Amino acid sequence: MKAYQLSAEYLRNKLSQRKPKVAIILGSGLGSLADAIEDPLIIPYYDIPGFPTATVHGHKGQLVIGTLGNQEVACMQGRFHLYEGISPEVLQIPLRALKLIGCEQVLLTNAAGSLHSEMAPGSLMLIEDHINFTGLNPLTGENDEAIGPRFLDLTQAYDRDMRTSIQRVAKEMKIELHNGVYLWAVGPTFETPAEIRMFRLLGADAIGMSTVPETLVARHCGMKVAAISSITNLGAGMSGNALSHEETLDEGQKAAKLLGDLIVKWLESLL
Ligand SMILES: O=P(O)(O)O[C@H]1O[C@H](CO)[C@@H](O)[C@H]1O
Ligand code: HPA
Repeated sequence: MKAYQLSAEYLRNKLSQRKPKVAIILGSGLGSLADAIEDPLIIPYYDIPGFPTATVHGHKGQLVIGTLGNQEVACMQGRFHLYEGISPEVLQIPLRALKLIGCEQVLLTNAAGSLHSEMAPGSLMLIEDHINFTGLNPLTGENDEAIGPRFLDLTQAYDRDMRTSIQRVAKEMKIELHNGVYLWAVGPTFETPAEIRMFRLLGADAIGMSTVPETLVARHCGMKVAAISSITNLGAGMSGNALSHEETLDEGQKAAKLLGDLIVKWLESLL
């Protein structure tokens, strides 16, 4: 058995009657969103065969399965990043396991830097497309055709219907939701001001060190994907301030309530 199949088997045994259809991944500073999940079944990553452990401060490292916005959800409270030294094969495990236990859609969230001063910290940005600036890809290596194709089309990486419904709900709630392109940089260093200027020229609107590998793995195994960035800072050199993970976490926590409200209403709208 492959590692993700072992993870899925372990999770299936834990689920009993629960049937999560929507997976959610919470980014830096956004972990408190999982506290609103009702009747939670909490499974630490270290208990799940095949799962790595979360090492980044602010990423709790547990799967919370329960009800949110009247939907059964499987929520990853904390994620894995390539810069943690996790191999591409291991990065595939969580999403494939979530698909195997029945999740058809995934909503990814992250903390990100903005490349436009008008999209200030505290803003939310719906990702409409991405730029993979790392030269790395979690699908590198042998391809299992039973999971997905060797050459994956990414014309619609972020699902149009999911984006439309999230935008509609944001509008109803009078939440300003920007649309933009997220650029994946491998990290763990923040960017230089020169890189930020270059990334803006390349067409990026926000920058971070996650999300894209999850999108690639999820799309490859046939899940629908949407993603929202919580803007925690202006890109390096744009404000004169030094960047820090503490700032990411503080600003992420401030935006968590608004993002949480949007996610709950969106889940309710799926009924
Ligand atoms: O993308 P998430 O996991 O939200 O975290 C973001 O915040 C961290 C930097 O402060 C990086 O890991 C970056 O990717
Ligand atoms: N750059 C990269 N990752 C980030 C940033 C940033 O400015 N802010 C939060 N995560």
